Amino acid sequence: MANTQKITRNPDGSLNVPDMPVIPFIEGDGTGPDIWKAAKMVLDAAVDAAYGGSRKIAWQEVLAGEKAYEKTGQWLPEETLDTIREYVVAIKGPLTTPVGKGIRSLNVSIRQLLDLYACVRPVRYIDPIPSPMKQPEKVNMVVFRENTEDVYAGIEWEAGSAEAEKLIAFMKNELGASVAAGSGIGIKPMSEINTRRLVARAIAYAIAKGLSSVTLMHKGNIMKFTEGAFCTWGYKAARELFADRTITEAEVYEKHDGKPPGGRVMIKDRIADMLFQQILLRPDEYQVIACPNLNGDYISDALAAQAGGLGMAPGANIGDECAVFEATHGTAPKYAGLDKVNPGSLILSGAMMLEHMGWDEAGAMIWKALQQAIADGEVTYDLARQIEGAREVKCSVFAERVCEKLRALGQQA
Ligand SMILES: NC(=O)C1=CN([C@@H]2O[C@H](COP(=O)(O)OP(=O)(O)OC[C@H]3O[C@@H](n4cnc5c(N)ncnc54)[C@H](OP(=O)(O)O)[C@@H]3O)[C@@H](O)[C@H]2O)C=CC1
Ligand SMILES: O=C(O)CCC(=O)C(=O)O
Ligand SMILES: [Mg+2]
Repeated sequence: MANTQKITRNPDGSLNVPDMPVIPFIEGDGTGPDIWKAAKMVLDAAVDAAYGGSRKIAWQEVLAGEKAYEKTGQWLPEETLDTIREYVVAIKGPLTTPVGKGIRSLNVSIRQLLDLYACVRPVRYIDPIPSPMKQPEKVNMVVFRENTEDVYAGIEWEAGSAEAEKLIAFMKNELGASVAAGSGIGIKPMSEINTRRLVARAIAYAIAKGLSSVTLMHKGNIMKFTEGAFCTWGYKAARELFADRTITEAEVYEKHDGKPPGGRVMIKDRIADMLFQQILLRPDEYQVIACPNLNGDYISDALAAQAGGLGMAPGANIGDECAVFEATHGTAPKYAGLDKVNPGSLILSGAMMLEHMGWDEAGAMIWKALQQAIADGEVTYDLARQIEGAREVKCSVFAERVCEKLRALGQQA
């Protein structure tokens, strides 16, 4: 396409976005091709509706996963990572990770190799999506999940391997720690530097959006020097980096009768298992949740269930150099190639991408058009099985309905 250009970054982290930016995409495995096709159609329609042809995305495919392996013999070619670095913003479908054997997660590798340290997953109820909650409109949270370390570092040894046996002996002989013979061993590294930048991003987001609290989610009573340290380092980051914009929950109750003084973000912490029940019982007490990698993986799917399911759960992986947008869910392999699953999560991840680029009008139109299309009652199987009287349509047909809404919104604008 003529006049296509690269998105570039300014030293302060802001982006220069041309009218025809090149954006790399990874189609994904399993249901990835179906939802990517649908999402691309909707993203193009949204940009067209919002900017009437003066802006357009030039999509550039990059390979990862099964398609990459078939074509290049590599699961994650270096060229893919280089292209994402070069073009600054990218979007991807889900990639398969085998359980208990085989290759390590390519999704996790992409995050680690590009240092996309914040996994940002907003969970917002869209009326009239069905929900198991009595008051789903109270669910409005953003998860900031540390994306580069914790047990996802991938440092582990199989039970019975020479390395595992060596470690078990070392722990017993040198550290006095007893581990059952024949155990598999995994390491859970967590650092102040990575906690600090994640929590800083979560707090900056809460301040920018005028939100009242950031909750540090951890299991620090049991894992004192990893999850417990996450909590300690999180409070420290708030104190050192945002002294005049934050206040701890303890201070709010000691000095301010339970009400944070104007404009301050309250920093609190909750132990992970307890937080899972609180997001069900009193979701409106939580706005931003900052957490280590594994907690974030678990709670993002649980929250998605509260607000329409995995078919409606978008996300972003953000670093200082570049960002890769992707749905919270995986490849849903039993539906691969059936043109069946809900493309909503990837479509909304695309809306987040447009907002990240400063194309807010197009992003906002997508949220609205999606809501309108769902309200019309022609929806994919996951929503159809919950909405009384709804009619099930294919993934591609649902996307076409969203495009129709976008075209109508474009004409009104
Ligand atoms: N970022 C990534 O690329 C991720 C990759 N994965 C990988 O995906 C593979 C499968 O993982 P799995 O644990 O089964 O989880 P998935 O998220 O792929 O799917 C689990 C279930 O969630 C529902 N679901 C998921 N996506 C949608 C959608 N778009 N629309 C409607 N419903 C949806 C379906 O529920 P139902 O059966 O009720 O219809 C599906 O069977 C694994 O290899 C895993 O490692 C997992 C998560 C993230
Ligand atoms: O990489 C994977 O296969 C799974 C990752 C995952 O579940 C997630 O990031 O939410
Ligand atoms: Mg997950």
